[in-house]
Amino acid sequence: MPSDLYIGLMSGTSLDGVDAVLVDFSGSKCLVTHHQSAPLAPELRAQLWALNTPGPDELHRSALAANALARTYAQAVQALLADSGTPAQAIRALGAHGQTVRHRPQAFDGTGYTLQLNNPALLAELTGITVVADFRSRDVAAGGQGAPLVPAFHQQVFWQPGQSALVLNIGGIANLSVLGADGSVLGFDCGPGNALMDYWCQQHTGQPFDRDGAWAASGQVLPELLARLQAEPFLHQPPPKSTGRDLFNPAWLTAQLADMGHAAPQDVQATLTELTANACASSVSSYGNNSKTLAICGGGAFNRHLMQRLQALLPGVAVAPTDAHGLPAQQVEAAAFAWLARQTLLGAPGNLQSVTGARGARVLGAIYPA
Ligand SMILES: Nc1ncnc2c1ncn2[C@@H]1O[C@H](COP(=O)(O)OP(=O)(O)OP(=O)(O)O)[C@@H](O)[C@H]1O
Ligand SMILES: CC(=O)N[C@H]1[C@@H]2OC[C@@H](O2)[C@@H](O)[C@@H]1O[C@H](C)C(=O)O
Repeated sequence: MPSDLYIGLMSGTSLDGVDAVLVDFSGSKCLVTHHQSAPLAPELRAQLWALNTPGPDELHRSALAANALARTYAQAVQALLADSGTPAQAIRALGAHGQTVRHRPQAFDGTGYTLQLNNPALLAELTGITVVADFRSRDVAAGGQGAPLVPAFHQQVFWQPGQSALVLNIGGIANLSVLGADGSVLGFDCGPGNALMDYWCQQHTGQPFDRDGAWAASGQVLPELLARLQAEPFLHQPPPKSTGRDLFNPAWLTAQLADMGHAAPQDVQATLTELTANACASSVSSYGNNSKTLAICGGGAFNRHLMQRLQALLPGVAVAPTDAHGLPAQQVEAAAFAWLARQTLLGAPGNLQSVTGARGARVLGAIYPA
């Protein structure tokens, strides 16, 4: 059977780097054959981080950051092609997510917007490969949240007829997919994933993230702070819902910590980890359909302390990385954007009305031919 190759490119809300995967869809299931992780250059990371909040000369800065991101994507693609010995002409398309710097579906004017910085035209020029980009806008235009988009892919990869399953992505933000035994799919953002923990860790230890959750594990959860954090209305809203750094950002955390008195930094880290674990666990308890398996993907799967807390909060549910279900935790999101690009070229929908709340199924994305 001829190969059916796509590349997925994901740079998520953690702002840690780009995951690039080469995916072959010619078999009955999608097969990730190669994976590259490329860190974001520190200057680009700083630019993107700054662009998450309003500031001067945003249009100019956004355009330059989009160019730099497209170059980073192109380098990851070249590395993937070299590593796999695949010529560019063999790739049907790149699915390039871009970098979310604002996510305000339905805000302000009843339509709202979601903005993923990207330069797909430059990426097509640099690689000679067709690029599919801007996956979220059409769903937002159709009244949806524009996120999460991965639940449809989760169903393709992790669902078996007659069996219910849960897939939890813990990136900067955490999102849950509930795959019903009958083929139904629910999905929504649970709340913060690693974003707040990463920020606090960087501020107090100089490290970009709390490796294995060891620092959090050395602290004590502060019940008063946890209660305050958990009072955030987003956490109690019913789906469909999505969020991002627009809400769970340093200013939000600083406001919650105001007038708390002195708290030891490691205790705050323990509390932020518990916030993430509780947001995920309560989402599973409320909407998880009594499913007994919870597959975890995203970088949070590597946070041992967080995984232990999640398992403790969900007795009776088997919590394990998606690796145990056939796709490594760090590859799932990038593979989803390869799949979404394929859906676009096939003229098939990428969104699920039951997840995003859009008025209907839509073909997502914009195509930049090679
Ligand atoms: N060994 C580890 N220990 C603890 N945390 C880790 C480890 N490895 C990765 N992480 C966490 O995972 C994060 C990266 O996760 P991931 O790549 O899934 O995020 P993302 O793609 O940016 O997120 P999103 O799903 O929000 O788009 C890091 O910022 C860090 O917080
Ligand atoms: C607007 C945006 O970029 N949302 C991301 C973010 O990161 C995790 C969570 O919030 C999820 O809703 C989404 O990403 C995944 C890939 C999604 O669309 O399914």
